[in-house]
Amino acid sequence: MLRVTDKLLEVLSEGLGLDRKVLKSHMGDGAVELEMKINMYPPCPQPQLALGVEPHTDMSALTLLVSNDVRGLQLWKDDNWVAVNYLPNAVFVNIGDQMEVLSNGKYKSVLHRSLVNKERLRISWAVFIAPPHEAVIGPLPELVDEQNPAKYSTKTYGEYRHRKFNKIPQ
Ligand SMILES: O=C(O)CCC(=O)C(=O)O
Ligand SMILES: [Fe+2]
Repeated sequence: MLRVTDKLLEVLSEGLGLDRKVLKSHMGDGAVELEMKINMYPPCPQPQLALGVEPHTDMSALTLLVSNDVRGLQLWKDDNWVAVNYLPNAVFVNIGDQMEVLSNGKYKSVLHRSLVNKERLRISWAVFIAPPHEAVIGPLPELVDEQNPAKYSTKTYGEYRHRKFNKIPQ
């Protein structure tokens, strides 16, 4: 997971036109945190009346997601919920809130939700890749100038989490 994370951060830095090491260095360098959450969605007799996970964006910078072969994840794209296909042996990569902030909005934190299934149990394993709580996260200085003002405030990741959990505006 750490090797994949390093590679993704390098590619995403290059995508911003920056040196490969920039995103990692702003995420605490070697201190980047990986947090795993296992979601279990038992079969539901009336799946149209329930959601597995409410629509949300992840607080992390990136989320790596693996699931069993039951579909359920949906992304909000072009004003519609779009189902994510199950792909064997694939890891899904979601952009999270910290990446949107660091990139000053060039990468968008994806709104997503999960549905439940009438017949089958669904399990997903999410690994949230996040800066340490004390890391100060804001738009990368390399991306901000007079023509491109900062679109997000700068604060520690711990402060961001506190605000998001308590529904305080960022
Ligand atoms: O189960 C899924 O596919 C998504 C779960 C999720 O969005 C989350 O745990 O943050
Ligand atoms: Fe999520």
